[in-house]
Amino acid sequence: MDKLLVLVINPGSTSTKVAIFEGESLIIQENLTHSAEDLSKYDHITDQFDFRSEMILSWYHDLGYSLESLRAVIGRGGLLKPMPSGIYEVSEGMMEDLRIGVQGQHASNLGGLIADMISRKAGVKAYIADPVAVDEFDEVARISGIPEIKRRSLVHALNIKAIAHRFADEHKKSLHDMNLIVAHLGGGISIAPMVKGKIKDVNNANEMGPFSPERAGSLPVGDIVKMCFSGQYTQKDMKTKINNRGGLVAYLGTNDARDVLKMIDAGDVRAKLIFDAMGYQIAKEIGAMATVMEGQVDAVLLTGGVAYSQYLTDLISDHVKFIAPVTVMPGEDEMTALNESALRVLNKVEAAKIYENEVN
Ligand SMILES: Nc1ncnc2c1ncn2[C@@H]1O[C@H](COP(=O)(O)OP(=O)(O)O)[C@@H](O)[C@H]1O
Ligand SMILES: CCCC(=O)OP(=O)(O)O
Repeated sequence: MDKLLVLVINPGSTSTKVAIFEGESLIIQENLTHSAEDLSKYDHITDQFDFRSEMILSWYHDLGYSLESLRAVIGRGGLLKPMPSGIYEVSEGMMEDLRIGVQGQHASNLGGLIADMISRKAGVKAYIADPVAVDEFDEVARISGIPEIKRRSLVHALNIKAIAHRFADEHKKSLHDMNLIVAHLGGGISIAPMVKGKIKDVNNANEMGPFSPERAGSLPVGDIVKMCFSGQYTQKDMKTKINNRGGLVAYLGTNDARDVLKMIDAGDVRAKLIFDAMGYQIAKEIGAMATVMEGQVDAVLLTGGVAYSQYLTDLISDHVKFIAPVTVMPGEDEMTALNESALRVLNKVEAAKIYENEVN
């Protein structure tokens, strides 16, 4: 059987996006959604391995495809050790770090693990590209204010790089000649100053910056210390409050920005205040990142699912357009970006990096 297809796997907090490509053409893409109830059965992300793998394999087989048709499998990379941007072969050392979650637990840790399992069945190689652990920080960006704690580069690198490349191509410019601020507005929010193609700083969607549909963002630390030692909450409770049940969902009971927009349309004043506050915090973070490039910003790009809301993008734009022109590029290019990465390796345009050679 001809090996023609690339299978792309992108596990997120509430769904696993899957796609099959033949060359550059998308054959089919699907969002396999997981209810909060289904996922609540699992203590750790890696415990979801069988559940998500079985869903992907049944989806693939139900479409009538055979694993023998695959040329490669590529997954979204996870919270690995800080590493350079690029395409990586899934290796034993990488899988060990994904299982441990060396920089934390996140659904994307399953991308490389599931890609590896399916690739072995298909007798081909597995890859990841531009994982959330991509680290291009200047040293000055790592200092936190407490020597025991470092600021870390955890970022929606895959979509941010893909969107920035698309913007540069559309303007017939090289990304290496541009200074951009890219704001990925999804379930988590990353606001990244991209200086000549490199992500020099970022808020870290899981711990700092604006609050988002399901993350708390930066918090007054004194109050957090009090809550941690109040005896009312376990460590797991606090992590859940900050990472999965913070932001819009904490105030309004939904992490779906579309529901919040409906509440606002229905005249809900509190929903408007909270949504406006999210926009205000996003704009403030964009302003802060403009200082990284001393105000020499060519464009501000707004991307991710929440950027479909013109109400929000107008609000942000009104606050930041004095910095640079704002372009809205809603949604994400992650599945296409992953497929293009696999093709670059398969077509020998680029060699896949080896994780163990690139990290400390
Ligand atoms: N048309 C829309 N208008 C406003 N928000 C939207 C729209 N479509 C999706 N969203 C919101 O985008 C968020 C998810 O964004 P996405 O980029 O898919 O997330 P992630 O970065 O977590 O993969 C959700 O809060 C969802 O409600
Ligand atoms: C640290 C960035 C990864 C992230 O937050 O991804 P999701 O928005 O897909 O959960």
